[in-house]
This record gives sequence, structure tokens and C-alpha cells, in this order.
Amino acid sequence: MSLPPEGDAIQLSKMDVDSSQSTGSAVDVPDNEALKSIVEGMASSSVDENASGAKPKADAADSIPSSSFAKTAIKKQPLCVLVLGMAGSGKTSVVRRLSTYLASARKPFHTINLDPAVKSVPFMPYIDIRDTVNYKEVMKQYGLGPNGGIVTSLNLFSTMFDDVLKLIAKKEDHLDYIIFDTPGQIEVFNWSASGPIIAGALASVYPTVILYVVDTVRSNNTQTFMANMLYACSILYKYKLPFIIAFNKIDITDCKFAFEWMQDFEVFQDVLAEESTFSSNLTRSMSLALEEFYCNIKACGVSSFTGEGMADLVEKLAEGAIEYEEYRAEYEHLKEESSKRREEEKKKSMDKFKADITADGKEPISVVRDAIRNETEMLVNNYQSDSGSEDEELDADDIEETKEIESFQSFLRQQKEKAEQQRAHKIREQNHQAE
Ligand SMILES: Nc1nc2c(ncn2[C@@H]2O[C@H](COP(=O)(O)OP(=O)(O)OP(=O)(O)O)[C@@H](O)[C@H]2O)c(=O)[nH]1
Repeated sequence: MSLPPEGDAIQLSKMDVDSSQSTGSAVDVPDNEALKSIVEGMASSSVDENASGAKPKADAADSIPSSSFAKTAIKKQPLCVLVLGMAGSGKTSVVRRLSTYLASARKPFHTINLDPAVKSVPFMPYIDIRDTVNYKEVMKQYGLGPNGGIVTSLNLFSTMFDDVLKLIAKKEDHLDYIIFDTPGQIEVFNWSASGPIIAGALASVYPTVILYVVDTVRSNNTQTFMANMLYACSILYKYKLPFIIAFNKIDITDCKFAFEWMQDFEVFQDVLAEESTFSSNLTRSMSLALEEFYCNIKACGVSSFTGEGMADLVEKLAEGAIEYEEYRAEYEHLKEESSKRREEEKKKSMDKFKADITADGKEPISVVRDAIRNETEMLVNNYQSDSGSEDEELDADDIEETKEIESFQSFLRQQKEKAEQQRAHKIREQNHQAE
């Protein structure tokens, strides 16, 4: 693990995957301590301002003393943009183009690469999963194929996502956007454990939106369009975060048709009427179900090649950030409700416990009773077996021990009687109250 030279994008530690343990042994847990030291180290290192678009250090706001009301009253938070989409839809290209656009608009941002299998990243990521998890070693050590390796790598990475949050927190005051590029296969993020962990962790701290990239050229086909929309719908309802669809590659095909299909159900039906396959019938019936989904999303057309539509996309992201506030309110409400529920459950079990406590308040009756019964039975058994052979001579120690046993037995009997009396008293009281 080595720190990048000052001025480079900061990287997480390389996960220690020891190739000598290649047969069936578990991959080492990510080196959190090393990460922590990097977090500390970051305080003194600087990030490449030009590559990442971060604000110059000598910002006017920085010259305001930290005790200043103006600086502490308004806490700026970056907008997290999770870029998802089918394989080859152009996620990475969109992240790259958006980065260029934000840099030229002097909007500070960072990019984070969550794709462990990507060969090269055409932008300078602030955090790169490949610096933490070696996906090929994961495949080797777990005996997995490429997809399993990607899923496992992302799952491993998500276990240390709190460290990623700490790294982000170090820079949050200076950032407007944090853009996350995700693995090529959408199911890796969407249906594995890591997706909800990462999205949930981000959304619980920062305004977060999902940017769903669609290949407009391929979506010209009604069935591909419907498959894309069903996927988008499942993501929207799964994460319940503000959702933006970016129809990419509009330099090849205009995305007007897609907007029409989304806005006007009949136009889509007319196109489907020209097809008579079984799948078009299925698509027809499904399109009805998606009407409500279309009302809840924002869409725009972009080209990662020409940069067309980037201004519109940034506008949609800003709307998403506003919409997120509703999510935050709901999230806070849910959090409050669940903590209330937990409190009530705690109180209920406490009451139950108190009701089961003896008069001297030391132990629940049932516990004392069971302990006494067990002890008594054990001692009586021992005593009987010991005294079974009358011919045996008892030495002084044996006599002493027998006396002790007898006296302890009598103590236990008393305790048992006391406990039984209390129990009977309690039952009487309960019956009395019931009457
Ligand atoms: N014409 C055109 N091609 C594009 C555009 N955006 C991406 N591409 C091309 O589409 C292909 C896939 O782009 P990527 O950015 O790698 O897509 P991705 O979704 O990140 O791909 P994976 O992560 O590997 O699934 C590449 O060949 C890009 O050059 C665009 O706006 N216009």
C-alpha cells in the first residue's frame, strides 16, 4: 500500500490478497487500519484540483475564521450521483463527460470508481475500488467466474464503506458533486448486497440521486425499451431515491421517440400494434403498468461524445437534490418511528422482567426456583448414592461433609418453600385482580 504522490487522486489501500493462500481460504479482510492512516494522512495531502474539479484552496470562504457564524451556520453537502445502467449503455463515458462539463463550469466534484473489473478509467477517480480489491485474486481465491468475482469484490468493498464515507467527509465542504461509476453489469449493483448498503449509506448522510443511463440507439426497439424501463422501475422502487434517466448516445439517434413513448401511452401502443409477436403483447400489457412510474421520473437526452444535453442533465440533478429533501424527511421520520418502536419493545420487556422479580429484587423467581430444584435433586442423588453402602466406614471428613450437605439441603428447602409461597401469593394476587 502506498500513498499517491501529493496532488494525485487519493487512493484507498490495496486489499491484502495473499496469493499463497489460494486454495479455498478466505480473502483477507480489507485493511481498515491502513485506510484510517490514509484518512489521517489526507489532512495534510492535497487533491489534484484540476483533475477533480475541487475548488482552489485559497478560497475566500477559507479566510473566514472558523468561529465565524457564517461559516458554521450553513453546512454545504455534495450531491452524490450513483450512475447505473445496462452494460455498454455508456455509464463510464457519461461520468467522464459530466466531469469535463463540471470542471469547465468550475463546479467542484470528485469521481469514485466502483467497477473492479474495468481496465482503464477515463477520468481521475478520487477513490478507486481497484486500489482496494484485486478482482482477479478474488476470482482465484474463491474459485469464481468473472461475474461472481465482481459481485464478491464489490461486497468486500461495501464492508469498508464507512471508511469511504470518512474520506468523503474530509472533502465534503469543498465539493458540489460526488459521482459514482458502477460495474458494467447492472445486476451486480442492483441485486447484490453491496448496492443497497452503498446507496443506503450515502443517502443517510448526503443528498443522493440515481442517474440511470440508457442506450438510446438500442432502445429504439420496443422490447429493449420496455426491458430498460422495467429495470429502471425496479431500481426506483427499490432505492426510493430521486431518479433521473439519461438517454445517452443522442449523437446517433434522437431520443424524442423515447420521451413520446413515456409521455403518451397511445403512441407506444400504436408502435406495438404494428408488431404481432408474443413479446409485443407482453410489452403492451406491461406498458400500462408503467404509466405511474413515468410520472415519477425526470428524463433528459445526452451525448457523451459531443457533450450535448449536459446542461440539462445538471439541471435535472439539481431538481433531484431538491426532491431528495422529501426523501430525507421521510427517512428521518422512519428512523424516528423505528427508534420509538425499539424503545417501546425495550420498555415492555423491562416491565415483564420487573413483574417477574422477587420481593428482594434480586433474581426472577423462575430462575431461583429452577436453580434450587436442580441443586436439590443433584445433592439428594449424590447423598443417596454416597450413603447407599452402610458397611463403609465414615472418616471425619465424610461426617463433616454430610453435615454440610444436610444443612445446605435444609437451606435449599427453605428457599424453595419461600419461592413457592411467593409464587402462590403472586398467582393469588393475579386471580384477585382478574376477578
Ligand atoms: N456514439 C456514442 N457512443 C458512445 C456514447 N457514450 C458511450 N459510447 C460508446 O459506447 C460504448 C460503451 O461505453 P462505456 O462508457 O464503456 O459504457 P459502460 O456502460 O460504462 O460500459 P460497461 O461499464 O463496460 O458496461 C463505448 O464504445 C463508447 O465509446 C455516446 O454518447 N455516443
